[in-house]
Amino acid sequence: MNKIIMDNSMGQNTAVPALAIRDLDFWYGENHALKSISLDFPTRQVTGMIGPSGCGKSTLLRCLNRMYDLYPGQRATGEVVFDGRNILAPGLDVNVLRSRIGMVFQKPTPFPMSIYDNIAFGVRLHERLPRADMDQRVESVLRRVALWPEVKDRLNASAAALSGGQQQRLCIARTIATRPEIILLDEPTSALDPISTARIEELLDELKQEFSIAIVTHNLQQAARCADRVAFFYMGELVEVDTADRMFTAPHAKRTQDYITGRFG
Ligand SMILES: Nc1ncnc2c1ncn2[C@@H]1O[C@H](COP(=O)(O)OP(=O)(O)OP(=O)(O)O)[C@@H](O)[C@H]1O
Repeated sequence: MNKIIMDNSMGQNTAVPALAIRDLDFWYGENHALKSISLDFPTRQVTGMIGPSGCGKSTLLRCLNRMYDLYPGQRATGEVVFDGRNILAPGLDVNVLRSRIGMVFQKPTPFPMSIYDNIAFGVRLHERLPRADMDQRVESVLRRVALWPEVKDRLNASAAALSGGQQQRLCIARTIATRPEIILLDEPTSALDPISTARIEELLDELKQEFSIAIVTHNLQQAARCADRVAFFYMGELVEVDTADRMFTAPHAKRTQDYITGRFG
């Protein structure tokens, strides 16, 4: 359990965070997409990120596991401190980083392989497990995402044959199989029906016992239901961050108020 050292009126929870962003700026070529962002992601809490389209939410997530590295012309300055290191600094092994900070995308993206191999593939990149231990890992993460009863008799079948909601739970299982500390989710339910969405939300509630979670969502009710803290972004800036309760009942900034009451967005 983390010790809360202090808490300020803007809701910046200052328990030792799982990840701390300091003065982060990001550019797509000339486009200055993130402007001086400082934000903590508390350990074993869900941090929701909201804001109108184009405000920089997905860009922020892409910074947190160095996804932008793959694209020339994209660059970040500032610090993202994880486990005592600035992960934006050169020389970091991004493959190890991505196993410790996992990402789940908007559209379920299972690999074109079996259900079993979808999970085993990432584990094999980082660990050499005997078959029995791998079987055990696959089963435990599938149980964790409540998919085991639905797939236990067809682990060798293609993951493409699963429903969208099942595929997304498989993607979450794949992410937690490498035992990350942090899970990033970019609108993970926007392609799902309400029942699948509810199951993912329940799952997040369960997973936060073990993992620190950051979720981008356009669904304000989802942010209110799932997040402990919510950060509101507007045109590349972090406008405010607060507990979900305060954010949706008494936001500080007029722009936040306008957004959550549907005056723009
Ligand atoms: N590959 C790219 N090249 C150039 N500009 C980009 C690229 N991706 C995003 N941008 C720009 O960066 C800004 C932030 O985009 P981003 O996708 O992070 O916003 P968002 O808040 O996640 O939006 P949405 O809610 O619509 O997904 C926008 O101005 C967008 O046009």
